[in-house]
Amino acid sequence: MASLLCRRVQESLIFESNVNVQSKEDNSPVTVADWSVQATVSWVLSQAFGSENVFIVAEEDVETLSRCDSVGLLDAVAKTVNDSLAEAPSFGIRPPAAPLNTSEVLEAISRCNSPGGPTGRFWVLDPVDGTLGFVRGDQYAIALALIEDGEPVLGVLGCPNYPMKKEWLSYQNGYQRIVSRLASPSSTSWNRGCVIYAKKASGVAWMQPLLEKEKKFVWPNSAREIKVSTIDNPALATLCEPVEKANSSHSFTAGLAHSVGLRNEPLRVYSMVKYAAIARGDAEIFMKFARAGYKEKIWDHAAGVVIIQEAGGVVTDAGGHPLCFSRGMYLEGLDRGIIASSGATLHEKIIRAVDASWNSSSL
Ligand SMILES: Nc1ncnc2c1ncn2[C@@H]1O[C@H](COP(=O)(O)OS(=O)(=O)O)[C@@H](OP(=O)(O)O)[C@H]1O
Ligand SMILES: [Mg+2]
Ligand SMILES: [Mg+2]
Ligand SMILES: [Mg+2]
Repeated sequence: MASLLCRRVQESLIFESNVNVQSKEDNSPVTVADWSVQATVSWVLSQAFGSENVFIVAEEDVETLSRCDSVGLLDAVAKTVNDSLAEAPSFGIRPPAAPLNTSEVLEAISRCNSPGGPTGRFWVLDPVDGTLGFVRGDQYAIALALIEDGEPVLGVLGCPNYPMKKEWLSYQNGYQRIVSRLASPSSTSWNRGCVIYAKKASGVAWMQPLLEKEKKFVWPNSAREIKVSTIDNPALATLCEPVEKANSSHSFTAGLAHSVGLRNEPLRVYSMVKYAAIARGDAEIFMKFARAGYKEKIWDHAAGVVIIQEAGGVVTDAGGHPLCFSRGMYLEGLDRGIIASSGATLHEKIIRAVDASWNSSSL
């Protein structure tokens, strides 16, 4: 539901330019889609489990939305949420008895105020991860994870623009070109978009295409198992990393890649689609080395970690330690950066290379 919601908002943003993009305090973008997905997921989880049993750590808050100059924005969010909830029966979910009013929408968003922590069960939601990619008509993801006693036990990534063929991930002109290709007669078999999910310790990760059949959504349908790549020779491996230099040092990873013997061009993709790409075998290594002082948030990683691990891959910090989801909204204690790989051989090579080049880096 969230994937289809985002797809509609992105289409109206790109083709009708009628979606308001706001800037948060850190200058990062936020849109109707971010708040609408957060409200919808929060509402559906509360209905399913009872609001007293649901604790959610999520990215967005209601400050900007509740400002008196945001009335139009809040109305747009409420409409987007209600349009999405109206589709709930197609997914086997009971819709609300009446459309949610704006205060119910605000309440659903602000209910996502769990501090997280080491005990009990909470959900972690990034309603739109890669909002920059989203507003640029490119890749983004909806990321939901369930954490139990500090460990991610379930991960779901909605990837509405993730093409079923790897080659499409590195397309140059973004969404416009994808859509024109979609409209061509030869493209009917080309599914755009999927939902990828895994349960901890199940040993499998799944990919479900996002399908619309005669306007009726088919769910569940043909989920298939995904596995990481079997490539363990660095010369054949592909590195996946953030698009924005501001989010991860491209020069540091380029030096590392060279020292390990990687030869392919890096695959730069917005959002946790990078985790999906490793889990699906479209790339072998993912690295993110943020600038010193930036603290990674748990919602940017939790869902992707379970999915990669169950697909057969490895995710650690640069010290080789598991990421820590039990100390609140940040990945506290993270050693330098995040490394995910399709297997232990590549992983160890990368970790050794980080150690060798770290002191001479300017990070
Ligand atoms: N300075 C800085 N350094 C590192 N990371 C940052 C920084 N600022 C923001 N963020 C977070 O990065 C999320 C997007 O990360 P990506 O890996 O998708 O980056 S990129 O868009 O491909 O460049 C992005 O997630 P969303 O806000 O959900 O889009 C942010 O949580
Ligand atoms: Mg994010
Ligand atoms: Mg986000
Ligand atoms: Mg954001």
